[in-house]
Amino acid sequence: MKLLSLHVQDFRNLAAVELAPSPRATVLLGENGQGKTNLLEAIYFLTTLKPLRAVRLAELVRFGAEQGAVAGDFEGPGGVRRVAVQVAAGGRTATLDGKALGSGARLDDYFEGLASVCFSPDDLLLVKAGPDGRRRFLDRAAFNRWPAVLGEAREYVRALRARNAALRAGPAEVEASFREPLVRAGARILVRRRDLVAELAPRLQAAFAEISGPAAPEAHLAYRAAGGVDVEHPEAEVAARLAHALEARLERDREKGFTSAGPHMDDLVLALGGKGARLYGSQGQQRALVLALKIAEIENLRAALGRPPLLLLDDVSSELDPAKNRFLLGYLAALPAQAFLTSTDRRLIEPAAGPDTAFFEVRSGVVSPLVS
Ligand SMILES: Nc1ncnc2c1ncn2[C@@H]1O[C@H](COP(=O)(O)OP(=O)(O)OP(=O)(O)O)[C@@H](O)[C@H]1O
Repeated sequence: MKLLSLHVQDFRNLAAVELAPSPRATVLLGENGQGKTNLLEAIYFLTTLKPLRAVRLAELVRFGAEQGAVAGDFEGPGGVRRVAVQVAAGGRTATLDGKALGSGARLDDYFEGLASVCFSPDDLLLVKAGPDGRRRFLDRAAFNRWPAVLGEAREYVRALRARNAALRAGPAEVEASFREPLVRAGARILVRRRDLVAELAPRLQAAFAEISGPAAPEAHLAYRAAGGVDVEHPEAEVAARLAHALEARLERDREKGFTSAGPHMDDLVLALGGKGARLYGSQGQQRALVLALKIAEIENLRAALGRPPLLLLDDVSSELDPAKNRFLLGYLAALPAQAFLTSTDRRLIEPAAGPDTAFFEVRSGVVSPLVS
């Protein structure tokens, strides 16, 4: 699926942008704070219906405007489709070829071929920082792999909120009645994440070895479920084990007023040579692991979808050491993907540029083509 044209209105500081991207690399250059990331965020929002940064939807609307909008024409095997999303304080509405999702257009059709992977400097902390970021990575990657995860995750969050409220206030029967939907939705997510980790682990190992050389320790990826829930079973058994963990923690959870087992408490374990990379990896190794994890996701989607996802790289080159930057840009140059890259410094991106690279300047929310 190729993005042929992008239309952005009143999204962050972008008042009105019309852009015809390259089928390969589109480079957005500009000083700090001009709107480069906002443009990536617009594309990410359009293709995933989720904000890139954890924000309230109202923050996406340009100051002083009532609503923002992003639309794109995508060319795929079935022809050109227009996907569009409008956002206002009250929420977002998405359309496919003018038909609203839910009434006229199906979610699956909207996301058909729309996977996009973003890589930003924040991701470089994925190994080092707390489990929230790793869960977010897993959820976004699982959604890219299986778009139905969007609805499944919502169902889980709803069930979790309801059970937490019941833990705090309700009598025992009320809590029990909320536990069953939580277990069902939770087991679904556990199985999705388990399957995803199984797909990513060998790809991560291979990419890390390529980045770090033959002398480097072996990289491992594993899923760690809170409460010791063993996820290596069929879904019904995983659900039974999650239910058991919740039962065992009921008294404690009631005292604390929240559910202490389930996918919202789990973590992704990254190890090097059998030792936790978070505690024992050097800064360089941790960054190489993150790079390998992103490449693993891209390669996995490429294998599953039959083509690479849309890539959004937000100023990553300035944060990587020269060797890793060379590796990343070499990888990108060889990948038949459509990519958007931002930078304050054209020279950092130049090694990835080919004859069909399009350069744009972003200044105060205005995007203009640059003659190369
Ligand atoms: N809702 C909004 N309405 C208008 N402007 C906004 C809104 N949200 C953020 N901005 C502005 O967008 C600008 C930041 O844009 P962005 O994050 O895209 O910068 P950037 O070009 O990627 O810079 P850097 O190179 O520093 O990452 C800031 O000036 C901020 O005030």
